Amino acid sequence: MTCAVLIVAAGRGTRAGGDLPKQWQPLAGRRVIDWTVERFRTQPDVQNIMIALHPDDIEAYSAPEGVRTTQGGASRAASVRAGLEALEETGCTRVLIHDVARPCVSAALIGRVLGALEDGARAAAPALAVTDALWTGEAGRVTGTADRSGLWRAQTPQGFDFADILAAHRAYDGEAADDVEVARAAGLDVVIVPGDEDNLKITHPPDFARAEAILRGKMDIRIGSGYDVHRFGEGDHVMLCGVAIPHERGLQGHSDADVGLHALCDAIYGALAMGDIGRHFPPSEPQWKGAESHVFLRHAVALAREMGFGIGNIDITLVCEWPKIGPHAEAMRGALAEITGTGITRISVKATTSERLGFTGREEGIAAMASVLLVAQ
Ligand SMILES: Nc1ccn([C@@H]2O[C@H](COP(=O)(O)OP(=O)(O)OP(=O)(O)O)[C@@H](O)[C@H]2O)c(=O)n1
Ligand SMILES: C[C@](O)(CO)[C@H](O)COP(=O)(O)O
Repeated sequence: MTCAVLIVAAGRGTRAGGDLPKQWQPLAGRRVIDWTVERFRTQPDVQNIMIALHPDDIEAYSAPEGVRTTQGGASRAASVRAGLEALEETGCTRVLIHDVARPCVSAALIGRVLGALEDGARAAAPALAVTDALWTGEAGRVTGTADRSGLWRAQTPQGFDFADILAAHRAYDGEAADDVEVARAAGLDVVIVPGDEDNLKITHPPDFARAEAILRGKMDIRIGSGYDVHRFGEGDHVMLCGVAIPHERGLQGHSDADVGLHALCDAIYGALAMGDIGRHFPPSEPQWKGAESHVFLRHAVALAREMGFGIGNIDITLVCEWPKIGPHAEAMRGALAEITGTGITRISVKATTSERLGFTGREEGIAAMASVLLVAQ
């Protein structure tokens, strides 16, 4: 048994607003379509993914590996028909048909539909029983209460025996709310499996924020903290958060002793559970002598990217009596933004004295603390 997926994405999203059709609009760091496609690309039970696109969009879309596109039609049913025709040559025996506008679909829900097909159903679809009271209304006034028993809210993906649903679509004329309607018109029996409140269809403008909250809630996020100290010695400047600040003394260290960048590197390595700066750049190795610390930070950021994470935000606190940090904080934020490739509004650099207490109070050295949030991309 081989299972294909057909994602219908040829609509214009007129109700969703915005300058672009909803599938091309940004959502939690990607486009809506990217989330939806990724949900199925990571499904081990799926062999072919076909996307039905509007003719205006086909050239501009660069499909990820293993994903093919075809031209959709003027209605949802026409787009499904076109997609099924394009899939026929793959020889798939089952197909899941899904709206591009449902980017929050879970692996568990997909599994329930596939499970019903595996158990022998020739058609299965997710739905939620209607739980709110249902009214009729006119001119802003309630005119009655309707019976909600036996009513369901239909979702996708809807799963079918491939030959059955292709034949059903070929025999169907006109518009249909979904493929279950087409299947039933052909006499197919459709099994209902439990839907998921999170599997919303982006239809109106506020749905983007709801979908974003759902996706961000499901995201892998990592928090990391770092701490570093360097003592004062001979010199005429200190390097702090990538900025050279004139000072009557310098900071001592194997590298340029940028205590702020070192604390941030440790925060990133910590969030990744990948040790600390000393593990990646051992002080025993002469090649790092006098090294500029942005090299270390670029390495930490690249490692995070390789492991699938981007930076959500950075917060650094420097602890010293002198130099005063305030006049340099903006330059430091700028340097951190450049080195890490993070928007400056997500970067904070602040400072405190330790009220002349301890080694920072005695001006023997500078301490730095850093926190970072890494977000799976
Ligand atoms: N000619 C069409 C119309 C709709 N769809 C797809 O069918 C799904 C459900 O339709 P809907 O939410 O109504 O999307 P749109 O038609 O894009 O939205 P609107 O009705 O607001 O214009 C969407 O994934 C949409 O891209 C399609 O592939 N081809
Ligand atoms: C297929 C569907 O998602 C099931 O709920 C829905 O019918 C398609 O969207 P539309 O708003 O009805 O076009």
